[in-house]
Amino acid sequence: MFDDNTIVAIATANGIGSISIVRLSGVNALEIALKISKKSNFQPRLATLSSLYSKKDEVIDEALVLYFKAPFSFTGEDVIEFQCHGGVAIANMIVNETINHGARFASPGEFSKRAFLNNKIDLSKAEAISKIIEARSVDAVKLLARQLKGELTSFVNDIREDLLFMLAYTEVSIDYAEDDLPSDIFEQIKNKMDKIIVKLSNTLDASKRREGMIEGFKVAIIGKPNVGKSSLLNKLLNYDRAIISDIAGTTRDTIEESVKIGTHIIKIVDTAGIRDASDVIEKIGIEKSIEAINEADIVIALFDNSKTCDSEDEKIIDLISSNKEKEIIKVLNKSDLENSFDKSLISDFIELSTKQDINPLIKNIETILDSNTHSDEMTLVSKRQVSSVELTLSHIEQSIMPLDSGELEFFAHHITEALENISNITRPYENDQMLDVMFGEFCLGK
Ligand SMILES: Nc1nc2c(c(=O)[nH]1)N(C=O)[C@@H](CNc1ccc(C(=O)N[C@@H](CCC(=O)O)C(=O)O)cc1)CN2
Ligand SMILES: Nc1nc2c(ncn2[C@@H]2O[C@H](COP(=O)(O)OP(=O)(O)OP(=O)(O)O)[C@@H](O)[C@H]2O)c(=O)[nH]1
Ligand SMILES: [Mg+2]
Repeated sequence: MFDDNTIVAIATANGIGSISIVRLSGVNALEIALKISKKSNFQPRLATLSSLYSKKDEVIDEALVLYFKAPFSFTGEDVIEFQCHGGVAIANMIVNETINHGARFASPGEFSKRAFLNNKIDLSKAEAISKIIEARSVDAVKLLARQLKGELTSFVNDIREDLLFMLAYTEVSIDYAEDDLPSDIFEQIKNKMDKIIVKLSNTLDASKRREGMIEGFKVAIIGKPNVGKSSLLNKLLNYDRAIISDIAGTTRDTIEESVKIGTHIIKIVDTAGIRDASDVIEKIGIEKSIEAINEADIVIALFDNSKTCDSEDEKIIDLISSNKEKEIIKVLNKSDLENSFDKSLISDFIELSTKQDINPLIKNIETILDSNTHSDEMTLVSKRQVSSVELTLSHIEQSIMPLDSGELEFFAHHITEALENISNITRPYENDQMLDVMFGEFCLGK
């Protein structure tokens, strides 16, 4: 499973910058660096300015060389960093030189994978590293930095400890007579169990609410044709992105754009107006609108305040009132014109005009996003983590009945499963395949 080749990659972004870093990790890292630099030694953790040479003895660059001696490095192996002049040419020449001396290209995530296998980081930290690079908002970085520092690791360890306590109970109660056990052991277990269930459920809830934090929350604008959805999109973006016209059915496909609201980066989706259309293309557009609602964290339902509410508006009202999971913001647009919409049909709406000020709506969106993000609750940051917690919770719930009825083998079975599932977040028991999938998603050089 584990190969001990020395691996190499450019760790910095591909492009023009003042410095690039080439990272080398493995048993031959030092030897290769010494050959390229013609030095006799590097002192660990000291930056050494050094010329680097090609096999033909041509100077490649004047670079800083850093040596991290195993096991005190990011990967736990000998690591060399060449901090060279920027751009892609020099860094690639250095990479080629290390390959000439026996290194091989690292695959995406391979440095982090080695760090994991050498017990330098657990999976939750590896995931935080991979996501923090892609994070697009301050809030997302803050959340991931907490995970990088080990918050999720401790969360998992606490739960593991409780589950191990429960397993130990089943072991001793098989070996010892009931009288020898503490009289309140059953209550203790019940108590721990209740607490874990609350803890895991809260974490799942909080994580669902914050799902959009890393990739950006999605806000979908829906409504019947011609109510001003594209006008609202343009106004939120502050430029004319979508075509606007007084012809119903102008927008036929969904349009997605990013914009910053407060400290949040969100994706706004403008949709085709929802109505009973006969046109094939328009029908597809409408299906996509419904899909956009399903994928959104927040739905802005738009109505035309200058018209009376018709059956098409009622369809939208039905659609949103049957959806209890999403945050829905109801907006009566075109309020600059004479108001004709029957307001008793909807509650908690915002009246505005895309021709005027839409700040009340922006504030409303910001408040929802703030409440979804600002809190100290433990948050999971990947589908992998969420499904591990869901499975853990399910097994703990399934262990209650056998515990009550004294079927301790069944109880122990479910607790063991719960233990395995919660451990998947940090350090899985059997892991080969999962590790390949997970680290394969990393960017190169990590
Ligand atoms: N130049 C450079 N900057 C970088 C990194 C890097 O690898 N190189 N990092 C890469 O992600 C991040 C920093 N993370 C790191 C984590 C651990 C170790 C490390 O050498 N750990 C050793 C020694 C610890 C110590 O001396 O305190 C260890 O854990 O044993 C290095 C970087 C961000 N900045
Ligand atoms: N008076 C007034 N007109 C508006 C307002 N918002 C949009 N309009 C007009 O309403 C018409 C339709 O606007 P769009 O933004 O294209 O509407 P839409 O909901 O995207 O329409 P479809 O893409 O066809 O579903 C255009 O003529 C806009 O100028 C508003 O607040 N007040
Ligand atoms: Mg439109």
